[in-house]
Amino acid sequence: MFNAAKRYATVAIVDDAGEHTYVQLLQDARKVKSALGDRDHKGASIAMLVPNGYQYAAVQWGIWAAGGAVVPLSPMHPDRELEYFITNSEAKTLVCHPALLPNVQPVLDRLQGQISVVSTDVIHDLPNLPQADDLAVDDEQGALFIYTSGTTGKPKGVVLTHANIAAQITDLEEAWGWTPEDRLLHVLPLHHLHGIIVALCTALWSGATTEMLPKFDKDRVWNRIIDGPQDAAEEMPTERQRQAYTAMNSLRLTCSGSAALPTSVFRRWQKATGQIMLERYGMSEIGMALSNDGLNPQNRKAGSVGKPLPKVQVRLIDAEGKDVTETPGASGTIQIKGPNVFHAYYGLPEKTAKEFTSDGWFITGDVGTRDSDGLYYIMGRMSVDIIKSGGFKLSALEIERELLEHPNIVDVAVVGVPSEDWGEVVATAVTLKPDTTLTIEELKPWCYERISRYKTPKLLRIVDELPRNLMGKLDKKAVKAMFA
Ligand SMILES: Nc1ncnc2c1ncn2[C@@H]1O[C@H](COP(=O)(O)OP(=O)(O)OP(=O)(O)O)[C@@H](O)[C@H]1O
Repeated sequence: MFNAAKRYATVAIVDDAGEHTYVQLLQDARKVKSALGDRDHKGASIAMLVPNGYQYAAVQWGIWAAGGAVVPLSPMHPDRELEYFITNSEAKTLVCHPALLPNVQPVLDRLQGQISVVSTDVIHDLPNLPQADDLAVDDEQGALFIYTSGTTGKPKGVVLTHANIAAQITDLEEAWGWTPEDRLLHVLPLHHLHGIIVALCTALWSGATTEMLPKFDKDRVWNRIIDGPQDAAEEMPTERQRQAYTAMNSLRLTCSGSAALPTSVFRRWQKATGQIMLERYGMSEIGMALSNDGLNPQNRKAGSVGKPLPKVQVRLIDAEGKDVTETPGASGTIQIKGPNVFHAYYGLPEKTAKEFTSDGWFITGDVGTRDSDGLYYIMGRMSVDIIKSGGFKLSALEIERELLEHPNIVDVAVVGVPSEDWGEVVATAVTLKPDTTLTIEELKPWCYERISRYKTPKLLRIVDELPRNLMGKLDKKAVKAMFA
């Protein structure tokens, strides 16, 4: 990372405070390293709570330069969760922005002196140091903790090494064609894989410029894209839709991931922006594994997550343990091998071992299929999205995709509910457009024209809001509970 940065004398990050060059970023990383005591932290966990912006990158690099593994905390986390991440990762040091200190103060009080705090003020308080280019990392050392969303259990600390991160980044650099000419608009949370690695770190590695907004703000994003960097208008009146189309159409790449991209959204996006959205598949443990064509948009296919990235091996294993990767349409659990695959769940050697096959493949827990063109499709998580009904194995994601085409439905979750006759029956919870209604008697015939009868929901709940976690992912356990 540092070696890549040394090549660029350009702007690395633009945030509300202004422009920051790569040279300054290396200088400021050096200051954070020195504030951490300049001793070698050698893989020790160091937590950071810093808002989205330039200082985030400077602190991340400072911790790496000090030999530490970054435990990124988010201003979105309530203090009990901050405490869980700090204690679970055994972090003894926290780098904190003064404005966010109140978020973590109750935790510091409870931990009573077990954790020392370094303020991000060191970045402007300390003078530039003469030798700022002596930064290096050990490839095989733990670099980053990513806590899983906890949708399938208590969050686990996925530890990625510098080598894992480098493999993930260089794959994306090649497959999506990153260059120093790229300019990334960054609006994602910075405690998850996409925001940290796929977006920020890949951009920095490639010498691109990253514009960071403090958080996702729909109006600010549209204004920025339509008006360019200088001018940010207050409102987007409807007549700007044409301008929006033109501006969005000039972006080099728009991509979607972390959950299934509904076909209806794929189509609406293309209509509104002219962009063919790239959908990719990955997870904390492996980075990105499957991606639609990063260079030729015409090859991207709605509903598919594309093909393996250059360094990633993917296979599909069916219920009998047979490799069905080469059998078009056959479904199997997705298994992954490659230098991108994580090191361990922190402090959980047995859990880590259980997630790998005896021949070293990581078992993702997701089920997928592959077509005769080699494109992969995600059916969902084995634990919650694969519904076993009347001898069929159904994909909740496929049914959700169809239901989202219904004119009254805004948001949808499909789950399997235990049934004596069928094993499980398909049940769906939906939110509706204002002033519309829907009954199961109306939904069924609508479905029969589009999907098989056995995929058609037998149970329907109308709700005001679907249960989602901090990352906006559906909490399927809570959806299931609605039908208990
Ligand atoms: N394009 C996609 N289509 C469908 N599902 C996707 C896609 N991309 C990612 N996913 C889902 O997201 C999961 C990865 O999410 P992440 O690593 O952020 O945490 P999590 O798996 O939600 O957390 P936990 O392990 O605690 O449940 C994948 O295993 C897959 O189920």
